[in-house]
Amino acid sequence: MGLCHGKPLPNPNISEAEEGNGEKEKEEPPQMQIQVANGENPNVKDEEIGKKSPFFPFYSPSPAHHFFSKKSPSTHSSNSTPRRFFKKPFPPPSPAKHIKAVLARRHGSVKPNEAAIPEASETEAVTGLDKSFGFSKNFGNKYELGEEVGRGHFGYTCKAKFKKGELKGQQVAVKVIPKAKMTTAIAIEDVRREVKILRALTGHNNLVQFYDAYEDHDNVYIVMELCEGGELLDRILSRGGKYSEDDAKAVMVQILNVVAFCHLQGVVHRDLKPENFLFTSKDENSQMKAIDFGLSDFVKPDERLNDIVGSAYYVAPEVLHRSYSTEADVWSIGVIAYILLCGSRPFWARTESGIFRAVLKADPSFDEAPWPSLSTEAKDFVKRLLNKDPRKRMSAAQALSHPWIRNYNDVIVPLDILVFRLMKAYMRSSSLRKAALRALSKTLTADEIFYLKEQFTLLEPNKNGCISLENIRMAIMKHATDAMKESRVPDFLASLGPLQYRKMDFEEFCAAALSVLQLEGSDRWEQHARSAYEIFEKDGNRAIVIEELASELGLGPSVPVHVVLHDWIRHTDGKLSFLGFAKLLHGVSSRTFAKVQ
Ligand SMILES: Nc1ncnc2c1ncn2[C@@H]1O[C@H](COP(=O)(O)OP(=O)(O)OP(=O)(O)O)[C@@H](O)[C@H]1O
Ligand SMILES: [Ca+2]
Ligand SMILES: [Ca+2]
Repeated sequence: MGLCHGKPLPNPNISEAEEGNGEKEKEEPPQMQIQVANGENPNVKDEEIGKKSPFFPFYSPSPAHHFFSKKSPSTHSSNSTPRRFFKKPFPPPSPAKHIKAVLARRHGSVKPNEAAIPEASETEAVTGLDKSFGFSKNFGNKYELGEEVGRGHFGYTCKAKFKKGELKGQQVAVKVIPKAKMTTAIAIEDVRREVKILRALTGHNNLVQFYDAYEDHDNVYIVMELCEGGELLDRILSRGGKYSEDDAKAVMVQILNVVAFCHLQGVVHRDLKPENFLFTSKDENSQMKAIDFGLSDFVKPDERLNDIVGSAYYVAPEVLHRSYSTEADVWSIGVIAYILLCGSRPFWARTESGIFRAVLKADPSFDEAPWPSLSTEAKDFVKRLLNKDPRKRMSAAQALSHPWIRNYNDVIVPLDILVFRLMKAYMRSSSLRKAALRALSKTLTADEIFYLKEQFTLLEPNKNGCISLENIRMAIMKHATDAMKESRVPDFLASLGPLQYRKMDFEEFCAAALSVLQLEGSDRWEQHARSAYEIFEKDGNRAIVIEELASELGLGPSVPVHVVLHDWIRHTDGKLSFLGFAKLLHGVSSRTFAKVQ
């Protein structure tokens, strides 16, 4: 591999000089050989790209352990998570730390050695912040705090017991977030949102049960179910890294279930990593629960978020480009899936910006052991989660419909918000594009149809096998929580307005809810498009003059249509050429052409 020259990153605002996360980064050589796609220089420095290590390569200790050895802001012992302090031969700490920009934004400037917890004197200087949350004030009356069970950048979690009443003696977990650490308005807002999201989403089987939130002068207390089985991370470590495919499926199904649910509610977690999934008991087959919605946010179905949030190893490329939505979580799940199946991280470097470069440019290896011995479906599954283009990446609900996982025990495919986004684009398309999509939908494979069938069934079609806007409204309401109000999911239905006056059968639904971009990302795209064009030729293609095509496409007068659409039409008979057909499938607008010119 040739020498790479570190180009500035697109956005993260972090220079090499700032790197280090407070530690001398002297890890063992990284274990992932970063592959170079198409012979391209991945822009990752040579010294950051390692050779194979004989050691188990995945290690991620407590995210902020280095400052727990300092004076703790709490009265609890500072070394409460000793299980992660592994001796050699494991590399020294290489945790899934939060991206430094996150910490800087939330806590003001961050010194290299102190990621998040400022000294008390520092915080007292911060005035004018309203740190009242409106939570109940009687935490101390109701609960008795016990031993600490875990820690993160933002809080520490303790066992606690109900002091009295019917539930006397029953154990819970309490995440204590010191107000002293909330040194910016953003940090306060994050805690407010963490509680709001937990309150709204609680009830899902794979999401930690939330009980209540309290506050006093010093702390916010988030009371929730106690998960006694430890973190997924620890189970990965104790197994020496690798999971069998079936064991990985058991984990993946639970992660995808809860994440698909969050996405339908319009919540993006933004910090999915093995540290943030807990087992309810020590049992091998214990249920897993998502925790830590501290970086989560509401996102409207059409909205893009732009703040760089998450933990470096798990962050999606589009997050670094500052334009993302729920697909970013699916990328993180892809990273987890990759780790489960092979024991190594797909994107590795010694420095934060090195990791970012790998995420943006490098293709993870699927050539080295154990990948050649894993099933084709498993590899396809992971690759589709780790597609760098979020529009081509599977959604969480689609991942649950993937052949690798869909027959595993009792997988239930949940309603997918993506279907409504695609339907909206379809409803706004010209009749010619609808015909093209219909032709394409006839070329779908049984696997692709499987997902669409599941989605259609969830919309509960009427006796004639048709759906209307009312069916969609009912299906969404059936799964609605308070989070949907915040993310405006019901408002989005208005964009499907035309369905108020007509119904849609399964055939049309397939045309409306298929994703051209996802199909384009598959190996079989050329084949799909060619056979779709043949179908379109028989039933849909017609002679069309350029002006009419331009108006069908909704192109404005500023577009020189004779120039840009010249090759779209076959000159022998005035019908759409293959190129025109393929372009039309993508959907175009005056803006597309404005960009081209
Ligand atoms: N309900 C629970 N039951 C048992 N342990 C828990 C529970 N919730 C959290 N923990 C433990 O406490 C740790 C810290 O919790 P959490 O991840 O919510 O804190 P945080 O400060 O937001 O962390 P981070 O640095 O990842 O943002 C977890 O990794 C876990 O080990
Ligand atoms: Ca956490
Ligand atoms: Ca957190």
